[in-house]
Parts: sequence; structure tokens; C-alpha cells
Amino acid sequence: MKVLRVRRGAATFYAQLLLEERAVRCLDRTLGVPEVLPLTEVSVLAPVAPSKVVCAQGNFRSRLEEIGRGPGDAPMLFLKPPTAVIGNGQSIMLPRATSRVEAWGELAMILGRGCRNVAPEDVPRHLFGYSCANDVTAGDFLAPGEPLGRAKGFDTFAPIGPWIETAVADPTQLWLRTTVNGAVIQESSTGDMVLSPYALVSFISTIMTLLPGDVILTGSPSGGGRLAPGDEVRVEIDAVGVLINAAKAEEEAAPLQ
Ligand SMILES: O=C(O)C[C@H](/C=C/C(=O)C(=O)O)C(=O)O
Repeated sequence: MKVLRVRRGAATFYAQLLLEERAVRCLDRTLGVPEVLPLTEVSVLAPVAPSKVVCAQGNFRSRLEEIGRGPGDAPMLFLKPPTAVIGNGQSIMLPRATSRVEAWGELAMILGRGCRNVAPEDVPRHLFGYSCANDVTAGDFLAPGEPLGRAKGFDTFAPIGPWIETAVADPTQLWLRTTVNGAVIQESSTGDMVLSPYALVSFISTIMTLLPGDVILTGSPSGGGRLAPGDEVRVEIDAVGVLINAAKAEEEAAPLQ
């Protein structure tokens, strides 16, 4: 099932996307909105409004090779603020403060139920589903030893979408491809991860409580690509979807709502 987060009037709710009908089915029957609504009657929002976005750095073997490291212990973790999240079709802002913004495609996992100290085999019971994501990074703020908050935390630096796919049978063998203006910059299977998706969620849950709606970005393969105003980035993951965002100079990017 493909799930969108939508707004209609004062109500914000999750809804099943009915692709052929170009409509959505409201998944919360307590709201009093019609069960099925044409897409034209709702505003599609970013598919998540998380308390936190927890990201892994160095979780793909190809990326570790690229930076001259072997698969060591656990990947490094960092957080992106909820204000970095945008949805499919929204613009990635290229901030004036940086001259080097990069796209890094990733598989996102979205929690459905809160958890702490969850075993890898129990992770599926706590998941809402999967999405495509982009770990947008200001590369010129990645000096060794500099905390990642600035490089990773600008508004719009966590595009996620186009929806939450709840029916992914096996997240360990998904093909991921990132393109900029149609040119492939990254291509890999999620089988190249050091910590598999369930193992990564389990590891993170030993450190912090994960809440419903929280997002895990599972790391990016080698590559990554620099963005210029007007570029279109696509993150495609088989069985999940295609996330599309355009890059815009800060002065042209729409303010977040
Ligand atoms: O090196 C960069 O410019 C960005 C790079 C992104 C890495 C990942 O997203 C990853 O390892 O999963 C970095 O932060 O090192």
C-alpha cells in the first residue's frame, strides 16, 4: 500500500493512494472526512512529520572504499532536524552560506510504533514502511572534526517521498539509483550495507527511543553529486518509488510552511 500524508481544511491525515482513481482513501475514520477523496481535493504534504531523522554515515561498503576505509564497527550516526524534511516535488534550497551542495540517495525507513532496544527480528513489527530519501549535504562544511549539524541540517536537506510504501517484502535486496538531470551518479543494491536495515534500526534503538513517524536514513552508496540551481535529482528505489526534487537558489526557493 502507498500511503500519503495529506491536508484537507484543518485536518491532516494519512491516506492510501489510489493511483488509478487519482484519489486517496482516508485511513483515519475518526476525522469525519469522506472516506475517498479526489487528489484535487487534498494538499499532499511530506509523507512524514518526524520527531527526528536519524541518519547513518558510512553504511555502504562502496562508500567506505571510496573514502579509503574498510567496514569497521558501526556506522556513524547523526541527526537531521524535522525542519529539514520536504516531500516529493518540493525544492531543495541551495543556501547562500555554502557553495557546494550534494545529493546522496538513500533508503528511508519510517517507524509506525515506538520502540527501544528492539531486536533486529522484531523491527518489522515496529515499521510503518519505506520511502526514498536524499541526504542533502553542504560539502564545504564537512571539514574533519566539524560536527555534522551544519553540513546536514539546513532547511530542505531531507527530501523524503514520494510516499510511504508499506509492502516491501525484503529491504536487503533493493536496487537504488540516483540521477541528476538524467545522469546516473549512484547505483547500488541495499545488499551492500554494512548494517542491514533491520540491524541498523535495532542498533539505533539501543541509543535512543524511536517514536512513531521517526525516520531512519540508512546510508548512501559511493558517488553523490553536486547540485546547481535548476538541477533535477531523482532517487529511485525498486519496489518503493521515485523521489523527484529540483534544486533552487536560496532566493528562489519557496519558504517552508
Ligand atoms: O562526503 C560528502 O560530501 C557527503 C557524505 C555522505 C555520505 C553518506 O550519506 C553516507 O555515507 O551514507 C558524507 O557525509 O560523508
